[in-house]
Amino acid sequence: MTRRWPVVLVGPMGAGKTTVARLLADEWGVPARDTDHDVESLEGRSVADIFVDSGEAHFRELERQAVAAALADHEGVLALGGGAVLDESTRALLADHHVVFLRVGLSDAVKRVGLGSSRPLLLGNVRSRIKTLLDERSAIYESVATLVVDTDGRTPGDVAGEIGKALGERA
Ligand SMILES: Nc1ncnc2c1ncn2[C@@H]1O[C@H](COP(=O)(O)OP(=O)(O)OP(=O)(O)O)[C@@H](O)[C@H]1O
Ligand SMILES: O=C(O)C1=C[C@@H](O)[C@@H](O)[C@H](O)C1
Ligand SMILES: [Mg+2]
Repeated sequence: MTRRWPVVLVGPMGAGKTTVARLLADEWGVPARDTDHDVESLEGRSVADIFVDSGEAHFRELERQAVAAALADHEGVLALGGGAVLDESTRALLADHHVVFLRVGLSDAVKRVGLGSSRPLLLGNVRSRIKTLLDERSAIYESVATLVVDTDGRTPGDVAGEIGKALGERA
């Protein structure tokens, strides 16, 4: 049976998971949580620093644990890191939840993430890195989603509003 909480947001970098999670949580009067932030506070260092100092595989293990903990006890809206769905055990846990895939196309994603270096997987040519990640992952996001919401050309408020309408009575 689908659990009421947490309602989970997935999607690539720049989809707006962190931003929309906060808006939706405010709308519903519940807390928002973000697994990237959970990993950072547990470790006392940024995601970028974990990638550089300990490697992606170590980050993925920390992320897997953070996601499992949040899925077990967060009564609110949960934004996952963009790559969290790559883990098979995470995908299995998601089967019990409302999972919203925030879909974004290449050009809006590039505009939103900008050229900052806080996203380690985008170092180098941001556009080409995002294209590769979208090509590799779109089918995975779709496979775990119970609702898909297009975000291109829309404000975070519009996106949160659509999710609120779709899930308001079910969440
Ligand atoms: N629908 C939108 N329209 C325009 N800008 C947006 C939209 N959603 C988010 N943004 C902006 O895009 C940037 C990235 O958004 P956000 O950090 O929420 O993405 P994310 O999906 O959490 O990415 P990551 O996987 O890297 O954590 C932020 O500056 C945010 O304000
Ligand atoms: O898409 C990804 O693999 C990532 C997305 C971010 O949320 C962070 O979890 C990290 O930068 C990796
Ligand atoms: Mg985020």
